[in-house]
Amino acid sequence: MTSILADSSKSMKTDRNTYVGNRFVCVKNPHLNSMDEDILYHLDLGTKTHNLPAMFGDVKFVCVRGSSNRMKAFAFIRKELGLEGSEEDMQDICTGTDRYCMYKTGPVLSINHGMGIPSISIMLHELIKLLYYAKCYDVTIIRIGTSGGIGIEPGSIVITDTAVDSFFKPQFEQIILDTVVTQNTELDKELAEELLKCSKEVPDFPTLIGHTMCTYDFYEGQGRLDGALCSFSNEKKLDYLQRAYKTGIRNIEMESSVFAAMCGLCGLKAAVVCVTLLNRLECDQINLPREVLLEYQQHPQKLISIFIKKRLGRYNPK
Ligand SMILES: O=P(O)(O)O[C@@H]1C[C@H](O)[C@@H](CO)O1
Ligand SMILES: O=c1cc[nH]c(=O)[nH]1
Repeated sequence: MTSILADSSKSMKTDRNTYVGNRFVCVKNPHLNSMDEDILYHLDLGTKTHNLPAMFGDVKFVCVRGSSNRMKAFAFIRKELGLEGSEEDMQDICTGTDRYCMYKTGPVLSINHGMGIPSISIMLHELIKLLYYAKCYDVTIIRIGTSGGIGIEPGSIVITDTAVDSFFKPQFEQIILDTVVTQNTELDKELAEELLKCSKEVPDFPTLIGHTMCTYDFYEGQGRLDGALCSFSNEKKLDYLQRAYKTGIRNIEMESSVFAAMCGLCGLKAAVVCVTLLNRLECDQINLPREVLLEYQQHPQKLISIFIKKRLGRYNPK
């Protein structure tokens, strides 16, 4: 297998710089120009069947979340923004497919991405093309998620500065044909700082900026001892997690690296904001009572709601 190694992050940086000053969402695929029609198969949308600029041209914020139910819960942003209609009125835009659900509330688009890198990657390819065909500009995209914390109090929010892989490297390795291509996984620093500032308005839970480790698996891949398979000791697990902590990693999840890489390459300002459900230095199982779990899942949502309202000039602190 050919390998384009970590140094290619330099060339990726060059790619990213191509978009400095260009406020439009970009795609990096010359083949799209010669296509008469583009069917966004997993979203059940298309360039001939739908007027994408009319449907999505005003989108300024995209919130992506794992599960469709949790994403529906974000519909509360409608009320927060003081827009017309009830939550029940919200129609799933992707009705013809059960892969992803999408809702739009004024300038806010919400879509779910399922679990793991392959699932979010498929969604992002089609979402980014959608934003491009819709001629969207100045778009901010945020992954609102859950994660396992390392050395921090459960319920805390981690705003990711850089996603790292299981070797603690700030990169995402994508296999393209038979080549390993390494992509940069830094997120927008200014956006992360802006979100941290917004967190001062919600002092009931700690919020910090840190590195996020993105893995391909929830169990052995995150150093858990409680999967169907486990090939290492508790000592090895703790040694690994403590080394991760020392490098600045504060949480673990399963989507941030490809999210950072793809959004960075396509001119989207991106952030990853995840609540931590447990402290992995203390346990592996998520045994929170249902109501606490639901409450924790609202932490990043509250923060993002304040951020969007501030950006839109609609924030009135109570
Ligand atoms: O959808 P969320 O943000 O909760 O995603 C994290 C990462 C994995 O997809 C999933 C594992 O439980 O949680
Ligand atoms: O420990 C956790 C919790 C949520 N999501 C993860 O990927 N890991």
